[in-house]
Amino acid sequence: MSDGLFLTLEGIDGAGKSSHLDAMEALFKARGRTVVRTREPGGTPLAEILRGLILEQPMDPLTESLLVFAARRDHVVRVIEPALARGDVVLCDRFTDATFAYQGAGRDFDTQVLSTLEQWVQGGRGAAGLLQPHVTLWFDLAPEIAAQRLAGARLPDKFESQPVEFFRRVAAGYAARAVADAPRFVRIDASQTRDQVWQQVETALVARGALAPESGAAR
Ligand SMILES: Nc1ncnc2c1ncn2[C@@H]1O[C@H](COP(=O)(O)OP(=O)(O)OP(=O)(O)O)[C@@H](O)[C@H]1O
Ligand SMILES: Cc1cn([C@H]2C[C@H](O)[C@@H](COP(=O)(O)O)O2)c(=O)[nH]c1=O
Repeated sequence: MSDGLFLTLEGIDGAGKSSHLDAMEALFKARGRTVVRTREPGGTPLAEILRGLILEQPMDPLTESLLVFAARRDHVVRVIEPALARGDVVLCDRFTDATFAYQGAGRDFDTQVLSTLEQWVQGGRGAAGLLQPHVTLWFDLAPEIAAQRLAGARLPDKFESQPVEFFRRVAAGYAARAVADAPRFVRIDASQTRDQVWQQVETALVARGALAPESGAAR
């Protein structure tokens, strides 16, 4: 088996995840790692087309969940699994925790159905079990502050246009996922300054063994 490292960033819209991707990529590259930087929904030509539909078109929660997992399947098979097999670092802006937070908690969609879809899309690996990130950095920020940060920053998409109550549910969904899989999650206090948030990110990566040369993170 390879020493690939699968690292995801999660949090409500505007929590500040993407602001640290360049520095994270540079950190790994400085240690000689090959970095595959990607995102969900998206990451392949097909998944990017589905992203456009998911972020712009109104649809019911089951349709939304099916499209999100269809995009994920293409992404997993074409990008994530091959990269991990090569031993690369996969730096992914959102993954399945977002589905449980947004579709499950935010839209109040059936999490049993989401778990089944998760098994279909991330399973089928025999003894290796479900494909899951080694480490998930959860940028935790009050929805009111996130909304302030996003105000005027860009044209809001379908999710960013949701009321603050929606993001309260999404944030609670992330908190529940973090409790359910505590060894994988690292909570980042995203209310701090950019520099302080970066310090937390770097400290978390060191603590999880993610920066050790050519090694997957300890779980
Ligand atoms: N620690 C911080 N303090 C204040 N503003 C910040 C901080 N981090 C990021 N920002 C600003 O907040 C906004 C949202 O940041 P960013 O795009 O990184 O969030 P995000 O979590 O990636 O959002 P989304 O998931 O919606 O794409 C940007 O305008 C960014 O410049
Ligand atoms: C993976 C995933 C994402 N979403 C939502 C969350 C965000 O509002 C958008 C993605 O936009 P970003 O600027 O790239 O963060 O999609 C979702 O609802 N369900 C998911 O599984």
